[in-house]
Amino acid sequence: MRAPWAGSAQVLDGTATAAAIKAELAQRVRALGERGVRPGLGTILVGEDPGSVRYVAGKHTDCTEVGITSIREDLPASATQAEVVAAIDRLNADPACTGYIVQLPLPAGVDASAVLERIDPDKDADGLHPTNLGRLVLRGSGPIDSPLPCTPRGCIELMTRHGIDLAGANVCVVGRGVTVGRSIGLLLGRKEVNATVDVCHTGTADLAGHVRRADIVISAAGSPGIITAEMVAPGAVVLDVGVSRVVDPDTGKARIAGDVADGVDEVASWLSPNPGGVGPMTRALLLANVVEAAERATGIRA
Ligand SMILES: Nc1nc2c(c(=O)[nH]1)N[C@@H](CN(C=O)c1ccc(C(=O)N[C@@H](CCC(=O)O)C(=O)O)cc1)CN2
Repeated sequence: MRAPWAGSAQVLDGTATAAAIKAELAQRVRALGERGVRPGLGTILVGEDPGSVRYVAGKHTDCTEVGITSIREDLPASATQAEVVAAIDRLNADPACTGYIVQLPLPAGVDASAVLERIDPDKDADGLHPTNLGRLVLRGSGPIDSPLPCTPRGCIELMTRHGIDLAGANVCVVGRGVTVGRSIGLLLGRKEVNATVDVCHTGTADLAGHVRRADIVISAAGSPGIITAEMVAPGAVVLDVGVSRVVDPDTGKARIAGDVADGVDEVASWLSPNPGGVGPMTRALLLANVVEAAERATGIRA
């Protein structure tokens, strides 16, 4: 496949990898159906942020593709904390909804931590409930019988399915947001993965120095072009997770900008495009969490 950039880095193709995962999941959904079980994914979307609207729409399209029921709770941007909590309580009580997510970010004025804590941990399709994050902290090796955060899981699957060995690798994560930076180190540092992780953020004194020492750079800062070619060690693997909306000065149109600057493709060995890299993987691993929860509830999965 030809890379969408001019350099020599190979493409970590999230679109194709996510399609392969969805095909595997569709088979498992059929097996659940033979036992009379149909998984159902719910989404709670508050407001009309165009990015969030598109991501949620994509999640429902994915559900249709793999045979999962999808349930929507769309609330206006003016929704109060009590209205968001009421939507959560409805999905907690709905037997057709076996897992659900609250699309982040929430509008200012809604307390995201309180909202995430209200989710029934057994229906937490994002793996962001404190009980499930706590299990990840407690269980540093061996199987985990609870959902894992989707984007961190997607990053790891994207690399391993392209044959990248993580054992012993020095990984530099840039960003400390709730969906990626704060939990990805917990997954990468598990005994089965065995990577060593450095988490950088806006308070890091020498970001370039940290990035330069890394075999793998995972940037989820949401800061366009923060990772430059000069910072990246030759041959490093680079995952561009950050998403910012910018107006292209040439076309005047809004477009997605990642964290990775032009030219990184000249030094990296592997690079994830953005879009087309980690985004589709996040969606595929969300479906995996839903299917696995249904398998656990049915006794198919230990
Ligand atoms: N509850 C959650 N909220 C958010 C999460 C999350 O994991 N759980 N992560 C991000 C957004 N996100 C998931 O919801 C997400 C981001 C990107 C994509 C995606 O498929 N992107 C496409 C481009 C799509 C487009 O912009 O048209 C790509 O990269 O190719 C899916 C999901 C914040 N919120």
